[in-house]
Amino acid sequence: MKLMQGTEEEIVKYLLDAEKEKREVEKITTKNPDLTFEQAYKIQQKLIEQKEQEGLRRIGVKLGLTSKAKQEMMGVHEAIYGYLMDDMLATEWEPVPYSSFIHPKAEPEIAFFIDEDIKGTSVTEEDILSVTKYVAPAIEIIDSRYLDFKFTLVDVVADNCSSSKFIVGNKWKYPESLNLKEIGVYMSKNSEVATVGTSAAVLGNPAAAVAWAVNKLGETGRGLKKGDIVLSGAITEAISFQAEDTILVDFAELGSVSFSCK
Ligand SMILES: O=C(O)C/C=C/C(=O)C(=O)O
Repeated sequence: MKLMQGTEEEIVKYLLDAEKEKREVEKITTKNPDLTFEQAYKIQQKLIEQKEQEGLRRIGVKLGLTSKAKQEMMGVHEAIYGYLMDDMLATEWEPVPYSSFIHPKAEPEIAFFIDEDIKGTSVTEEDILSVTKYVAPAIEIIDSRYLDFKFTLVDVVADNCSSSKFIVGNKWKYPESLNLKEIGVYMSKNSEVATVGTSAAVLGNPAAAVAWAVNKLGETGRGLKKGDIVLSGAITEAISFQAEDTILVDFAELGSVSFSCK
């Protein structure tokens, strides 16, 4: 399909400028209604390469739309993936400036720490568990560059799946010490419970979601590398927050993680 709005490079610049300038933009399918999934991943790839040229480093992968609830909401049957860059990692002890966002939302996720390269197209959740050193509680902050957080699946893929920041808790556990399918979680804002869920919401088991991502990456000869962090996808719906808010996510057995916004 020929792009109506410009070249892939122009779309990358359009999305990166919106991210840098913290402003919402019209979704790219408005001018490119026939944009395909393959083209959207190609644009995402170029966007990540551009970030690398600007000095950032890939540190892992994130999954999106892994929960049935979120897939149904979007009318899709497939998850999506994007990349985590080193400037996305925020810490629990340093408030995150609200000025670094457009209209952020927080999601509770389980992070996987990968200890061996893994690649292929028939990778199973058992394979994932065998290369995972630790799992940890995490919060992903998503911040779509699109107006009102509204987009189609191809728009969000091109926009690196709304990736913005993430925070990992300091309690890391061996995956074999937990039943990853049944970890209850709640997320609170300013000490009031906002969402509750269980890890089974993520494709039945967050390890299955990571396997899905590896198989998808495998279709184009890519995979995960030793040292990668993988965010396995939101367990509950995302919640909006503002400056001065504190978000806390508490997982049964896995512990908690929080951040404050200033
Ligand atoms: O909802 C979005 O903006 C797309 C990203 C989704 C996720 O990160 C997720 O579902 O975990």
